[in-house]
Amino acid sequence: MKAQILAGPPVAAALLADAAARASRLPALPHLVIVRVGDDPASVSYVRGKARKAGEVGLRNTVHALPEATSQAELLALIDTLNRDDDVNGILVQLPLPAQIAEAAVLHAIDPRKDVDGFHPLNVGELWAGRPALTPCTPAGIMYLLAHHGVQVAGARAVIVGRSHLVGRPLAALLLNADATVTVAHSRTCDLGAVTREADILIAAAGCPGLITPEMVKPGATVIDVGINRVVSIEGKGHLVGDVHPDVADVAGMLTPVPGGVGPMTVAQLLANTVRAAELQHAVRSDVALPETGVVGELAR
Ligand SMILES: Nc1nc(=O)c2c([nH]1)NC[C@@H]1CN(c3ccc(C(=O)N[C@@H](CCC(=O)O)C(=O)O)cc3)C=[N+]21
Repeated sequence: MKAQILAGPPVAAALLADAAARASRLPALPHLVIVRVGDDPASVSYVRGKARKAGEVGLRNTVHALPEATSQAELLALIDTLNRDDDVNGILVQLPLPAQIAEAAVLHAIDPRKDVDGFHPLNVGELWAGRPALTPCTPAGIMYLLAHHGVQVAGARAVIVGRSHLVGRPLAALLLNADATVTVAHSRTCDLGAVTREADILIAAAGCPGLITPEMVKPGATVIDVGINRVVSIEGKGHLVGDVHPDVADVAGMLTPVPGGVGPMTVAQLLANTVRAAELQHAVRSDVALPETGVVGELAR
């Protein structure tokens, strides 16, 4: 039996439709600001994709493209301006940053109520405390995809391969909050296959092409491929491959493709987070109580 392929775009469209409907009920259209430093081709292409999608669903968006040589002080000054601007609802600083800028300093500087990446330590802490406000886009998009396809998370054994702060760690928290039994494996894990074979839900987020092979997968498991690896074929053509070997489709029950799986969910969730951030900010200004928002909703009171 071949795995059911879970295509991202139709599910992303459902998430975007919901976000657009919520945006239309706000007093002003949500405004996302994306900051990119330098000209890394992958970053340029991702940022272009995010801005295009924002425009398609009718959100306001602004891209600040700063030169490679931008100093940390200059970037922090821009973030400070954006934090103070009531017309800005969401701020995303595209990663990775050039070596002269400390990522942690930047992530600490973004107003947690505008932190649509969910990377500020306050949002990270709230997530791990089980009171999520703004949650990282790729993990939240994966949770939406699982729910959309009726994948049972509560009680399931989930194994995540990869422990990055973009994906592995926050996804572990979200799955735990949804009552899964969670294991986080990584490059130092002994007998990785024995660990992954236990998984009802297996998430590959290691950045290692073809890492997950069929014998590492429990028959019928749901396999989520977060890998975005650019490889060049013998003919010299560049293309994207995931962390999951194609033959896993013969063993898994459900499988996300690369491209066209998790990537589009990430972008959709970023825009949903922007609407969420705008809702939080308007609720604080008009003193409307919003449930399930944790400390972030109360910061400005
Ligand atoms: N502050 C920050 N937040 C991020 O969320 C963030 C980041 N920095 N830095 C880089 C990673 C990577 N990332 C992707 C988003 C969409 C696709 C995506 O749409 N992928 C398409 C294909 C795109 C292509 O062809 O290149 C797909 O999988 O179908 C991929 C990767 C967000 N990231």
